Amino acid sequence: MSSLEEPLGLDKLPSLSTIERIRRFSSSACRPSANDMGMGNCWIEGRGCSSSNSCEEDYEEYTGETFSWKRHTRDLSHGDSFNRSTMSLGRKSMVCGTVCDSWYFPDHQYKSKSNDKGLHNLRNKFLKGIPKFVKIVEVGPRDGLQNEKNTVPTGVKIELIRRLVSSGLPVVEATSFVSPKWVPQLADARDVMRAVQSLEGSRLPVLTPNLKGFEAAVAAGAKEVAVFASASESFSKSNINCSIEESLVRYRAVTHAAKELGIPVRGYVSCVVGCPVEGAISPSKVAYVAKELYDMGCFEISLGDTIGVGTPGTVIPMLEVVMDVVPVEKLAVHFHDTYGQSLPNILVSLQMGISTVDSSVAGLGGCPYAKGASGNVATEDVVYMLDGLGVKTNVDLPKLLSAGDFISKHLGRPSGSKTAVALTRVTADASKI
Ligand SMILES: CC(C)(COP(=O)([O-])OP(=O)([O-])OC[C@H]1O[C@@H](n2cnc3c(N)ncnc32)[C@H](O)[C@@H]1OP(=O)([O-])[O-])[C@@H](O)C(=O)NCCC(=O)NCCSC(=O)C[C@@](C)(O)CC(=O)[O-]
Repeated sequence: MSSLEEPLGLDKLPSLSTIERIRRFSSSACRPSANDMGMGNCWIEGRGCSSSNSCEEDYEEYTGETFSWKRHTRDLSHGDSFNRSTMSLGRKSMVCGTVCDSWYFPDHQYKSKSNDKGLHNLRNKFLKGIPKFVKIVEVGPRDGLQNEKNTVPTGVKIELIRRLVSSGLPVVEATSFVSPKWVPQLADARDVMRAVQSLEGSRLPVLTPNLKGFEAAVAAGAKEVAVFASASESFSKSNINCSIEESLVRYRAVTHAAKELGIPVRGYVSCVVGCPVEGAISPSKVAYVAKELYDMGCFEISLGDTIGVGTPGTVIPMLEVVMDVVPVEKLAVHFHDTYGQSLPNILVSLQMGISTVDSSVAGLGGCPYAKGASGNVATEDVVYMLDGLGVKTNVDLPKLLSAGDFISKHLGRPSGSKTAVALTRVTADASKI
């Protein structure tokens, strides 16, 4: 049994047909909302939140709800396998009653709330401080694709971005205006940006390593950019061919130019836990670079574990030191999943008050200048975990899965998201019925 199946209890349900299993996970979209049930309130969106972004006081309310990822009847237009299988399930569900009721099987719903008072108190204790809303910054089209050996056609990149935007992701990093000699995969940045600039619903930042990149990005229609420094001297040299201090001088020029045009600049710090050349990186180096970027005007600082070596044991002390110099609400975390530590690292980051998480659809990713760096944490897995915690993201998981399916098929390999693999298996089983 895979650990992914465990919380869903699939293996413990020998008498349950697959279609019934699917219904157990059915969505807030298809099951009656609290409004439909005459409660005058709806799940998450309608709850009475306090002004803080902490779940503490609302936790009971969240976890009392059924797990809600699947919106079987939505967005069936793309014709990919994920939506085809959910569509056939949707038809079968009709025989059970009305569209909504057919998905609502009180006996078979997964509930994350335990009635055990002791357990409930423990949950409040350990998940105290988790934000109510997490902003996911999707980096798949940029960080995800930059390392791909074979050139991904511009049209595929554009379609991927379009699908990601339509899944409700608030930020989709579209591409990089870097030297095509250094990152040939993103040599079509101008064409990609021009094609997506008018998409509505998501912010579409792009990476800019210098003024040349910034100017090209703005000319192509970018309305938000990101600069990327490193906490490791060696990585700075290999990634952007300059020292940390030289990079900060360049980024001051970029943030200055951006300010004149009213363009927001995000700042990345890479190698926040370890560097492929230097090994462990001290938190004080990370804090130094993060503060420099913040002071020069970056509205948000994303802390990147570029080679994915961090564990909660190294991430917590790093965050503690950085939080002393940059306000926690201005920080984001960016984990690569080399050692499978991304989700625990994200969880502790949330517990420490961070509410912005970078991730990449289908777990795409890796840095061409960081040997051994694997894919980013998969967005689908992050959304699944946050959904389970009752944390709002506004992301429509089926649409996100469809975007992941689209790009994985194009790349000719299975998705790097465990959630996508598990759910595709469930829907494939069901379609055989
Ligand atoms: C920074 C440079 C440009 C320095 O590259 P360089 O070779 O030192 O720069 P240069 O000024 O000598 O220029 C060399 C050539 O590049 C051109 N050039 C110069 N700038 C640009 C530009 N913006 N756009 C297009 N072309 C550019 C420039 O015009 C010239 O062209 P030539 O005269 O030879 O024909 C190069 O090293 C570079 O592009 N590096 C980017 C590498 C990269 O994208 N790495 C992946 C980023 S991922 C990351 O950093 C981690 C992150 C953010 O994901 C977080 C995490 O995972 O932890």
